This record gives sequence, structure tokens and C-alpha cells, in this order.
Amino acid sequence: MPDQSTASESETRRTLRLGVAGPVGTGKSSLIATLCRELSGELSMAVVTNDIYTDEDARFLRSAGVLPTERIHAVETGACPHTAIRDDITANLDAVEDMEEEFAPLDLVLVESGGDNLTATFSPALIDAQIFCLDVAGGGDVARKGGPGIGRADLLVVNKVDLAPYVNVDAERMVADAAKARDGRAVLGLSQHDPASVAQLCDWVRTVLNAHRSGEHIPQDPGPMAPHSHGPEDEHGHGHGHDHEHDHAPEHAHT
Ligand SMILES: Nc1nc2c(ncn2[C@@H]2O[C@H](COP(=O)(O)OP(=O)(O)OP(=O)(O)O)[C@@H](O)[C@H]2O)c(=O)[nH]1
Repeated sequence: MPDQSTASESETRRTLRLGVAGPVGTGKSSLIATLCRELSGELSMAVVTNDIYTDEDARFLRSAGVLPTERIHAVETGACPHTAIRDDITANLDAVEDMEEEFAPLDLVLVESGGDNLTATFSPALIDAQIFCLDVAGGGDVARKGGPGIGRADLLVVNKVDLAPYVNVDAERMVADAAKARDGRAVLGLSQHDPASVAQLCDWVRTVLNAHRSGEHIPQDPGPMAPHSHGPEDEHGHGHGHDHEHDHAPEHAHT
């Protein structure tokens, strides 16, 4: 007969896999560094980063000294970021499972997507909850554009609100527009320079972790990518291995 106490212990310590996606440069690595800095004293954490050809995001996090270096693992996707977080999640799933095994029991694994376009979201087979990250400097109207991440990620972060006055964006309005586009789902105006907003982000993570442990949190699929296609080798010099329509919108850029 299985040891009941061990089973319930592992149940209550079930690792939360939290994805962070969003366009290039919106502050995903900085947000993850902040979460590690603020929460690693109370939670056992690890990070998996995704870059196309480099391990730059992992190196940034290692050099920030926010977690022991062995708890930060880089996946080189070799293709558009969404391919590795949604279409073929094998490399990421292997990395997450390796971390969970090596550092068991882990409370939280953060998975950072490479910067992609507004439609890139994680497969719910890879992560339990996801944050989609926008940046005020990308323009105040971006939140109104919708798409799966903006509309249905578990949390939408409107990041770098401290920059809003310098880029002529009304951050409060952008947050309100985002809340409207999300039918009331969670939206947070965040700045690394505003401790109150950082505390709100940490509280949100704690709440989701508790809901995950108690079985109340159900992973949602924000929805598939917009249809798009690449030939075997596109103009950026990378191929896809899948075949769907692609419109190369200005926000379609990858790291
Ligand atoms: N002013 C300000 N700058 C920020 C904030 N968060 C991040 N940044 C800056 O924004 C730039 C990009 O941040 P990153 O965290 O590297 O963004 P990223 O989304 O991980 O970038 P990619 O991985 O290249 O897609 C860096 O220069 C950060 O210092 C913020 O809250 N306020």
C-alpha cells in the first residue's frame, strides 16, 4: 500500500510551471530575475530560458546572481520561439522535468519564451499558468489589439510603466484597455522601479501556486497561434518545419 503521508506531501509540493511570453524586449528576463530575487527565499525555484541560437537570457539571469547557476537552464530552440513552447514542446518539457527531478521538491519553475509576436502562447501541456508581457514603449494601443496572450493569458503584465511619460503613453488607460480586452482577467501595471507593483506580482504568483497545490487552478489554453507559414528557410534564415499562413506583422520579431 502506498505511503499516504508521502503521497500527500508530494501533492502539496506539486511544482507550478509558470510560462512568461511576450514580444522582444518587453522585459521577460527582468521580470523573471525579479521573481527569483523576491521569492527564492521562500520558494524552491528553477528557470528554463529559450533563445533561438544563444543562451543569452540564461547568461543574463546567471550574472544577475538571482539563483544558483545550476538552477538556470537554457534551451536553444533553433527555430521561432513559439515552435518550442507550443508546437513541439519536447526540449522544454525535458528541461523542466530534469529540473524538477534534480532539485526536488521544487515549488516553481519559470519558463521564459524567446521574444515572439503577439500571438505566441505556451501549450498547456508544458506549463500550468502563463504571463503575457507587454511594454508601454511598444505603444498604448497594443493592449487593445487582443490576440491569445493579451486576451487570455492568466496574467497580462503592462510592463515598464515608469517609462510611460517619456513615450507619451497613458499607462492607466493602457491597463484599463487591457482589462477590457480580457473580460476582467488579471492585468498588472509593473515597473522594476516600483516596489508596490513588484509586490503585487509576487502576490499573484503565490495565489496561483496555492490554487495549483489545492487543485483549484486549471491550466487554460489561451488559444492557438494565428495561422502563418514559413518555407524551409525564410528571410530571417530559419525554417519552421510546419506549414501555415504567416503575415509578418511588424511585431513578428524573434530573439
Ligand atoms: N525602465 C524600465 N526598464 C525595464 C523594466 N523592465 C525591463 N527593463 C529594461 O528593458 C530592457 C529589456 O528587458 P529584458 O528583460 O531583457 O527583456 P526581454 O523581454 O527578456 O527581452 P528578449 O529576451 O530579448 O525578448 C532591458 O534594458 C531592461 O533593463 C522596467 O520595469 N522599467
